[in-house]
Amino acid sequence: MKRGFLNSAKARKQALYPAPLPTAPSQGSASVACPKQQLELAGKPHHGKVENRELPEDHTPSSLPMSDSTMQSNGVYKDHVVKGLTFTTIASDGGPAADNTELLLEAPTKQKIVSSPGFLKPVPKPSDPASYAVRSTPDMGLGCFATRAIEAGEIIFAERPLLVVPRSCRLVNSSQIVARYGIHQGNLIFMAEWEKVLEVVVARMTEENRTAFMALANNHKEDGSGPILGIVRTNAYSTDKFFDGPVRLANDENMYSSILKIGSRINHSCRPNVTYDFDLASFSYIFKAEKDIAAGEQLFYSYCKINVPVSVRKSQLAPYGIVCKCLSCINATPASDKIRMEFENRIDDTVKWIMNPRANIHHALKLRQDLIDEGLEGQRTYACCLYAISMMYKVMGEPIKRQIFQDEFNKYNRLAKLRD
Ligand SMILES: C[S@@+](CC[C@H](N)C(=O)[O-])C[C@H]1O[C@@H](n2cnc3c(N)ncnc32)[C@H](O)[C@@H]1O
Repeated sequence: MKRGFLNSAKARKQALYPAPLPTAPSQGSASVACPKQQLELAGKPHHGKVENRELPEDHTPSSLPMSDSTMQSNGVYKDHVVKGLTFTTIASDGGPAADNTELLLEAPTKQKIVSSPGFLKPVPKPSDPASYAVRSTPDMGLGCFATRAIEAGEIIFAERPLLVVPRSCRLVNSSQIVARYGIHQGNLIFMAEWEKVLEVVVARMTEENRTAFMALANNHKEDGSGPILGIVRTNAYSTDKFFDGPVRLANDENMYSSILKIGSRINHSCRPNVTYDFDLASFSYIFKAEKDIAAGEQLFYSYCKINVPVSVRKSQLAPYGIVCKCLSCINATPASDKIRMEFENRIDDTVKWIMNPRANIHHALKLRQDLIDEGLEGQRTYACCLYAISMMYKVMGEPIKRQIFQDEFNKYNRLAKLRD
């Protein structure tokens, strides 16, 4: 899961609503000048245990009232626009209220979403019977488990998000806040002010969805995040199917965070067996098996990059309070780090190997085994490797072996194509 808040240059310029500011910095305040570096630091929310979480005494929290009178007869609140950002709801006519999504979006982004082709299709249905359940795990809180065997590529479930909010907060005068209060307290103020905004989004939810949202895990209880921001930071998914402006920015600051009722219960592993696509037309996240999953196995998605060494994965997971104990982390070696760092570039090798099968079949079989050992069967390289092996056996006149790898290729190629 990708998460990021408060780190947007644009966010620092753009106000959602004016945070009350002291008129002038007091004598001897922590910082009078505001160098760029300080601003960037100030834009990163705290994580871990933050000892001093007191807001400055002279800071008055903002309030953003929401009137019940804006509710329509179908129980959905009317759009509520504040300084270019729209509090809005996606609800299908006659569809279940549990499928409603509450959003806080830039107005043109909302327009892009609702005018996209086919919008708003029903949420895709997984094959029967249901294949997952949310249950307790011994060491990860709740998790999702397969209740029957699931085939690679199968849709496990699809759902609309409960809530969608900007990945970066949009507050006014953050540089002045930092200038007056310093980075540490400035950050606490940003987090408190953003919480006020999120309160409005959550207040607009149906009671059922709000209950589900507030029951989600919160791993940010000691860093100054409010209860809603904590849940958002713990559970957010992203998508590149919609973002503010014409292009996705390099550090993702114009993207959005989605919180899901079921998807947000999926725990992390560096050996994922689940992947997701976001489908704009149905405005839903579609979760698919990335490999064959046996009944009773836990479903895992990777919150960090999987093509990096264990040390990098560890640092990427630290802000989420996760020390990953998957087999790939526990048994990591320089050799397994190398496999992770190189596997995406080895597709070219698989193509070359087909030209000279007898000399290269052992390379292809070794690559396949390396990917299995690292739990990376869902990756494109795995499908390419299976294709190369089946072609090599064909050229080598070994039809039975060829068929075995062809069948496996068909399964994983279907999956690789699904991910395009
Ligand atoms: C998105 S939630 C996942 C569902 C969560 N376990 C629950 O009870 O709702 C993310 C949180 O689950 C826990 N978690 C996820 N993967 C984990 C892992 N591999 N090891 C330990 N904890 C994990 C962490 O507390 C993390 O912040």
